[in-house]
Amino acid sequence: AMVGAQLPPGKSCFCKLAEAVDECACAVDSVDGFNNNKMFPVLQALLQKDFFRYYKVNMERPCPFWPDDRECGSKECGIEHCDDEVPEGLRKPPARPNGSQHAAKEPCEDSNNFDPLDMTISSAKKEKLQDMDLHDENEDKFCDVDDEHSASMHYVDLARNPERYTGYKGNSAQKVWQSIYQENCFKPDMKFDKNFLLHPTTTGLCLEKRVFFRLISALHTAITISIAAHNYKPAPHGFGEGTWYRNVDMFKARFSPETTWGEGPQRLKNLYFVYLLELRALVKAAPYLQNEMFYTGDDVEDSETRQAVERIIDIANSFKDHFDETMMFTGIESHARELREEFRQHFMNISRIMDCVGCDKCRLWGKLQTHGMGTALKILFSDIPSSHYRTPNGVVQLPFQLTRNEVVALFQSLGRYASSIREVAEFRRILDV
Ligand SMILES: Cc1cc2nc3c(=O)[nH]c(=O)nc-3n(C[C@H](O)[C@H](O)[C@H](O)COP(=O)(O)OP(=O)(O)OC[C@H]3O[C@@H](n4cnc5c(N)ncnc54)[C@H](O)[C@@H]3O)c2cc1C
Repeated sequence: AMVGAQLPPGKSCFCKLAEAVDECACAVDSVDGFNNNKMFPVLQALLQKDFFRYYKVNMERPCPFWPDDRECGSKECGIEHCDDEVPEGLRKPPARPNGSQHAAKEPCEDSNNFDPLDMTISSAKKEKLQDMDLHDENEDKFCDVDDEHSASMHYVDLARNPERYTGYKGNSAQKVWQSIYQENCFKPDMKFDKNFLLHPTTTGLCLEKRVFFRLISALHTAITISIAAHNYKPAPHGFGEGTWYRNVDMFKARFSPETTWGEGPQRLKNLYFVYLLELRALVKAAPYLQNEMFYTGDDVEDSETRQAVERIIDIANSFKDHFDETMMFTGIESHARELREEFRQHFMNISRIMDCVGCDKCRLWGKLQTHGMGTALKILFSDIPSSHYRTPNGVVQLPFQLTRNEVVALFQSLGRYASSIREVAEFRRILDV
């Protein structure tokens, strides 16, 4: 449906999504007000805290689906040659070479040498981080991630590596998006017709399949918005520094109905959908999070973090029209279980596809966002009773455990969606004038 038609004359931005989010009991503009005025500012401040800014990730996992063609892992353009920050930088912060080593190399078309992945963390901080992560180990239900204690996992400071334009595009990016969307092809449900012949049917699969599609499309939307909001123009003739700017034309081209066969507004709506899904996961995990120490070893910092999390939970609770996960995986028990399992397997594959992303920074955020979404799905749909209970000494326990990394991924990915919704408002403001 075209949304522009319902707007007052002169206010015809396609990004005014004055409609329900679908599958949810609320309108887009109520999410806008809630997020932009309440949630986003507090969440953004929280994500700067030590507990939340360091994410542990294995950036070296090979792509399990096709021969690795990541530019910055290839011979001509390996991390050591093309990207001036390497994972070893965790142990000894790499010096930024001033060109000589690079000038001799073929420039890497899609690499981000103007904005490389920054893996530096001070050694004091690193020891502290290991301390922070010593607690619970736990298997990830919806994501294929390494054991947090494995040697190939390294900390990345997310605050130093904002998601933005990297120049990653072309075949590799296309192939990754294509395989991600192919994961949406659930096997069709089969039913008997009156002659006892089996036929595929989509009944029963529809909602779950739609939700799955909306999740990946939302990820795509959020990434595109980050790229448009933080776009890069190289300096003329390649001399000197380029400039970062807001690319309104790109936003328009990627989301207006005219240039997307009418799909753009729905793609924007998917962003609101995933935001609501993760918000609901946060509310569901609240009793668990309220028991977390958010330990970093710094008492003042930790207590500030706990207070900020508490505020975020209050804000999330103040939102009335939460996503209702109980409408999913319903129906005959065995069938619902099978469907949930299929959903989980497909989502697991999406998390694996992230290892095929050919640009470090894109891969980092892709992995983090799928991990965050996977954590939300785990909270919402793990095969566990949904109620929490109190132990005799009054401690609230949920029947699930989250690792620090999962908590970080959940909040950081919610942060990405919150920030994208905030950016939509900014683009909308500019496009309206
Ligand atoms: C996981 C991942 C992370 C990335 N991170 C970054 C990054 O941080 N910085 C960066 O500069 N680049 C990043 N990229 C690359 C970026 O997403 C684009 O692929 C690139 O900008 C080229 O864009 P494009 O115009 O070819 O269209 P693409 O964005 O590649 O889209 C390809 C096709 O998918 C369909 N499509 C687009 N959006 C949606 C949607 N929301 N829902 C459903 N279908 C859609 C359209 O048919 C479109 O033509 C990333 C890519 C991947 C796969």
